[in-house]
Amino acid sequence: MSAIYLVTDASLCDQAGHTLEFVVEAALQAGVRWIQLREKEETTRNFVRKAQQIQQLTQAYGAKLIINDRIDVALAIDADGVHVGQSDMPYALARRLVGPDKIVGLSVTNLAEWEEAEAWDVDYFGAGPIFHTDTKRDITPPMGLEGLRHMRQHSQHPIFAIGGIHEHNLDALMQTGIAGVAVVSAICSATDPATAARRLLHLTQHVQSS
Ligand SMILES: Cc1ncc(COP(=O)(O)OP(=O)(O)O)c(N)n1
Ligand SMILES: Cc1ncsc1CCOP(=O)(O)O
Ligand SMILES: [Mg+2]
Repeated sequence: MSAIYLVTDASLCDQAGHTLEFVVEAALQAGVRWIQLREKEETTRNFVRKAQQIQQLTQAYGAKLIINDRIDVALAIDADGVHVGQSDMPYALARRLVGPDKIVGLSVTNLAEWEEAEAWDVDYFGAGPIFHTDTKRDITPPMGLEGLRHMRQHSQHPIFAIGGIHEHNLDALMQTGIAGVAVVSAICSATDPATAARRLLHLTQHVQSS
């Protein structure tokens, strides 16, 4: 499974002159196999419609479609899973709602949150922000590489790092042995999202973990 996880931001795509569908398909063509649809401003009706359109693409490429925050939308379209954070539906309730066969990802922003959740049956942790990012507004202080390394060494679960991740810092992150990295602006804001995704994927390969 690809180590790059695209988390979408429709307004960043728009600012770069792309539609959301174009960016998602470009990432899929490049080999990305994890897509999270993250819509903070859409009406429920539009979110569902968009999710169904994106699902046609993810299914065509054999990729996972994860819905951000909205368990109702994920259930309505039978998505592959949901991603919840510390201010969203509590993890145990999200799991109960979607059932054992769906993917549930949980954000952890510091080691205390990770310690609390480590014994839970999460499918993966989204750990971050690792570095500074302008993409998300309501953000906690960066966890940094050391926090990520500690988590990786003591966690039984796959970890996707997120926050401020671009070509120049990807190698150091992958060397910690994490499952992969989740990116927003590195692909959504790229002039050529397919090339950006291909370069990121290339950098995740042949990394020696420490
Ligand atoms: C893979 C991944 N990791 C972390 C997040 C952040 O989730 P959350 O803290 O709930 O913030 P929002 O994305 O909902 O603003 C994520 N979405 N994906
Ligand atoms: C959704 C989210 N959660 C923690 S940081 C972040 C935004 C990451 O965006 P970028 O990859 O552009 O830094
Ligand atoms: Mg959330």
